[in-house]
Amino acid sequence: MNAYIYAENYLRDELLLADVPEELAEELQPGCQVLFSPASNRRKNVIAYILRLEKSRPAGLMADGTLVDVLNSAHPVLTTVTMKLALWIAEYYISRPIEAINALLPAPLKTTVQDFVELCEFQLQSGTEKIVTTTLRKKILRALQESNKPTVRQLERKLGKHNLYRTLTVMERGGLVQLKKKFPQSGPKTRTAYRLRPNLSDEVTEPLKRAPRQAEAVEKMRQSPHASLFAQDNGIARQTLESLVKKGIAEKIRVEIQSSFSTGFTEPKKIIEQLSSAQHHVLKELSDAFHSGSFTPFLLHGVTGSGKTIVYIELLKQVLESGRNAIVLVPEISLTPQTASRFRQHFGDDIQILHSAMSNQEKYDAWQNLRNGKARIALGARSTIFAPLCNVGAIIVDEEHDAAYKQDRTPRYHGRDTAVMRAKLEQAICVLGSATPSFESYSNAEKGKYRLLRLPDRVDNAAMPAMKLVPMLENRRITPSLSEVLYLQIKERLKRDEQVILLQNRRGFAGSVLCMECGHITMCKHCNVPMVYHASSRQQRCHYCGHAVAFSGNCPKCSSANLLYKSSGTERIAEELRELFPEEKILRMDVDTTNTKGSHAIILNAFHKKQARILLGTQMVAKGLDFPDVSLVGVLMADIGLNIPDFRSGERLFSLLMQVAGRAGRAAIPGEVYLQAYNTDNPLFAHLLRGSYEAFYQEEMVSRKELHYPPFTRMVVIEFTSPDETAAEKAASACVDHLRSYLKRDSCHILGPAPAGISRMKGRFRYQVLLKLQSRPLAADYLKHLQYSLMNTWKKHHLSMIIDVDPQSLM
Ligand SMILES: Nc1ncnc2c1ncn2[C@@H]1O[C@H](COP(=O)(O)OP(=O)(O)OP(=O)(O)O)[C@@H](O)[C@H]1O
Ligand SMILES: [Zn+2]
Repeated sequence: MNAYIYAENYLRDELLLADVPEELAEELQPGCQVLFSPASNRRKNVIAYILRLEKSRPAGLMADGTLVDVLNSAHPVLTTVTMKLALWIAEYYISRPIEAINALLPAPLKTTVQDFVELCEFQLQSGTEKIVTTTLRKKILRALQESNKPTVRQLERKLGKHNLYRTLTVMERGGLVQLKKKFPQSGPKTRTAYRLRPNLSDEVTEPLKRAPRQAEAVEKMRQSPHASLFAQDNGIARQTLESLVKKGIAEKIRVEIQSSFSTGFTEPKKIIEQLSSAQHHVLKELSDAFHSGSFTPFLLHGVTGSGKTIVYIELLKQVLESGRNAIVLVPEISLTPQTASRFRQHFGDDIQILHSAMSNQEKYDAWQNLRNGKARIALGARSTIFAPLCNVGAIIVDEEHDAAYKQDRTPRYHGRDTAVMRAKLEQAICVLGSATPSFESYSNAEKGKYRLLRLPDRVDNAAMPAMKLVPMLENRRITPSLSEVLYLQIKERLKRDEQVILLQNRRGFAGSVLCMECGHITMCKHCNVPMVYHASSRQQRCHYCGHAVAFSGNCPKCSSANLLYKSSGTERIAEELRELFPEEKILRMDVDTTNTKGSHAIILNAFHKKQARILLGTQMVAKGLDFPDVSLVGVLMADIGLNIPDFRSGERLFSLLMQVAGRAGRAAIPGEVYLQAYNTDNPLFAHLLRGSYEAFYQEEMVSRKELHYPPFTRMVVIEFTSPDETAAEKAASACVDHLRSYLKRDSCHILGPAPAGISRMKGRFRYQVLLKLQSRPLAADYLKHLQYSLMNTWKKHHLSMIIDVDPQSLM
């Protein structure tokens, strides 16, 4: 038998061919995680993954090594679909297949150090002779009886034998031992439970007739599938159970509990009596497509507060009912605890929430839960798209426009696009939902690639919030950050005991220069993106094309020296608010106040319980929050963000403002939004005030087309970094030369090399080459080849070349 595999730590990119020893052959399937012993270094085993198995080997082909063992109890860690998905990622995002596979699997699955062997408590006595047939198996059994729960490595050392996994797997299947991963930091969590003592006679329980609660508890324990009860569950008080222990009827035991993630945010379950007719219509379309059983991608464009979540939930109920499984992606769990908790309320243990703050043990348990079908919905951030579920029938991408879906290290996959691809492989439906769809998705819907569904109105007759623009140049200011108009509005809401959300857009301060007098921002005349200030050379530069102009320290339009190019934090604004409203508690939510576990939920809980009426924060306050008493949203510098040197800055800002505005007036109290801004005549605001996503989209698309930006082209950024600036620049130039001769001029624009927005990072100089491709004539193989050869040429200068396909940020 021969196996084609992708192996860890292997510089070569292509498939390796491995010999499979006979005794191993019957254990293996495609997708299995194995140990591979390379011919070049027999003593070193590396983890590898089987792509396919073949009986015979092509004539004249040498094997690259031998498979020596099989991990994860010989259960494939990659399904047919996730393996295909990995290969698609490697091809599309131009990375190595093993890198893609590694991105697919959670870290705890890729280490063997924590593999333990345990004797089973209840061994199937009769089968023992059939399984313990060899001296090795006898030795293992004896060793396990002597030392409890050794790691596989310890066992191997003790017996002086390598590669015991296969044998242990066979013994595990025979019910003799168990292979487990256990991570030290957080052992399995346990809870006290109560169970009936074994062999109770009726005489003991008879007198309980006079203690109805205790009798009820005994009955419930008898009926419980685990024959035990936790205190408080099923309405049984701890006291009742303790009395039973005293009487000798029940006993206390420790029970392992599933570690399930909680965001710490709780709200009472809201019963939604009936879907609106618009919600019904959308649900019907989705459900029909789902039942048709073929791949259908949807874009659900539903305004803020239109009730998208409950539509997802109703759809997933049908998916589970029909025996299929589902994946739900959210941009970031800690930022959207409300969404996660609503899904949890509906699906309980059927849903597995995945979160980056989980411990290794929790991650591993969660993965196994999904792998063996204990949980049937996976909900989490972008990597949840790789959940090891089989038979996925629906994939939902909530807030599909969010940039957090793009992975910022290799492989640089986009969670949303990967979701569409997985749905295709699964023959599932895929729902991309947003109040402000990404232009990529909206244009795909226009082209008919996605089916467009709309929820144009808020539920329960709630009105969309009224938007007002506050031109900062004409309005009296009461503090450096706050206009009198907005101040009066806040005061008014507090008087009515309503709530206020204030946003300071911090992502906007990305190195560009804004004039505080006239609002001017210097743009590149070639690329129409803001220029970035470089202090070292006192220049402003376009980091798309490299065009540079001198920076005088004064506004080129009105000569004012009152320029803003340093960050202006929420902390200072909070101080101003405290002076204006000394009686009020001000909640601040930004990176500084949310850097500890659970702190985010604490802030939101406080706001939810109305322990505070003003919530001030960065982008974080714009996402998904659903609080009925918020009647005012204020944005302190609404035009900050226009100056981000990125062709998507308009799209991003529009969506941010629309989203934050959408937090106001979601229930009975109508909402109002005040946007303080300098550049009030930017057309973006006119569209925003009319609440017209569509008009804004159409207008932006005109300039996208003219300047050959996505979605009209596909963009690829190639970044060169090195501690030696010349090396980075020269390698980038060499790359441009290569590409120019390789690519046809009319199919592609090549820009640069230019210094990156942040031209030096961690002691490395950064240069970028930007490709705008008409279609995608760029073969992954060609680019990978170029990558190896350039990195090799500049090896002494520690050059690295990073390829980013469909980049989301060009910093
Ligand atoms: N049919 C309905 N009847 C009454 N209330 C509803 C109905 N559908 C949804 N809601 C409620 O309306 C509110 C808004 O719904 P939801 O949070 O799902 O909006 P959304 O579309 O996700 O908005 P956003 O894009 O702003 O996050 C929620 O409080 C939800 O419980
Ligand atoms: Zn330029």
